[in-house]
Amino acid sequence: MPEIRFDGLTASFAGKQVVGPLSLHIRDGEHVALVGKSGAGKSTLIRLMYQHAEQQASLIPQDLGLVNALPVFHNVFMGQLHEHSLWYNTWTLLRPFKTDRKAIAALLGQLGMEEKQWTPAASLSGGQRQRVAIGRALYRQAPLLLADEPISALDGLLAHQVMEHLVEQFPTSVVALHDVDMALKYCDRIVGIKDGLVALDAPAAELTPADIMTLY
Ligand SMILES: Nc1ncnc2c1ncn2[C@@H]1O[C@H](COP(=O)(O)OP(=O)(O)OP(=O)(O)O)[C@@H](O)[C@H]1O
Repeated sequence: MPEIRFDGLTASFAGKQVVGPLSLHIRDGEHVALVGKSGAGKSTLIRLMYQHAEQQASLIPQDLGLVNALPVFHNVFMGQLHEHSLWYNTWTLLRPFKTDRKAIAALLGQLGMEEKQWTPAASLSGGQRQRVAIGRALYRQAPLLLADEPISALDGLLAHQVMEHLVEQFPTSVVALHDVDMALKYCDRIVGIKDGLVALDAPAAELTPADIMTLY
C-alpha cells in the first residue's frame, strides 16, 4: 500500500479553508474510522487520500458514482476496468465473459444481491445501490479501501455483515462513519475531525462512545 502521510495538509473551496492544516499518517494494516459531525471535513479528507493513492485504492464515494443505465453486473465490473484492454471491456458490455460472470455472481451473493445481477442500477433501492458500490470496490481488489459512509443506507444485520466483510477483505481501510458504535466495533483507530482539524486520534480499544460524542 502507498503510505498516506499528510503534513500540514490544507483544502479550500472558493478561497475558504475547510480542512487543515492537519497531519495524518495512515499505516499499513490499520482500519481507521473518520468520525465527526456533518461538514467537519471527512469527505474532503477521503477525496484527498484518494487523489494521493488512486492507483492502489478502492473508493466508495458518498454519491456512489453508479451508471444508472447499466445493470448491476457492469457497475461491479467497473472495479476492474483498468485491468483489461479496451477490446475486453467493450466485449464485456455486450457479452460478459464467464469468469467475470462467475466472480461477480459470487460477490453479489455475499452481499445478498445475486438476483439483481442484471437489473439496471436506476431500478435499485438506496441500500441496494450502496451494495453495488461496495461490490465494485471489492471487485477492484485494491490493498486500500477509502469509503465515505458506505453503510449509511443498510439496516442492522446487513450493515454489520458488510462492515465485517470490508475489514476482512481490505488489508488497510479508512472509512468515514457516522455510527459511532460501528466505528468502535470494526475499526482499530478512531480519527475525529472537527472544523477540518484532527480533534481526536486514538486506538478504538481506548475509547468509549462518550469520548467520541465530544466531537458532536
Ligand atoms: N464542492 C464544495 N464547494 C464548496 N464547499 C464545499 C464543497 N464540498 C465541501 N464543502 C465544504 O467543506 C466543508 C467540509 O465538507 P465535507 O463534505 O468534507 O464534510 P463531511 O464531514 O464529509 O460532512 P458529511 O458528514 O455531511 O458528509 C463543509 O463546510 C462544506 O460545506
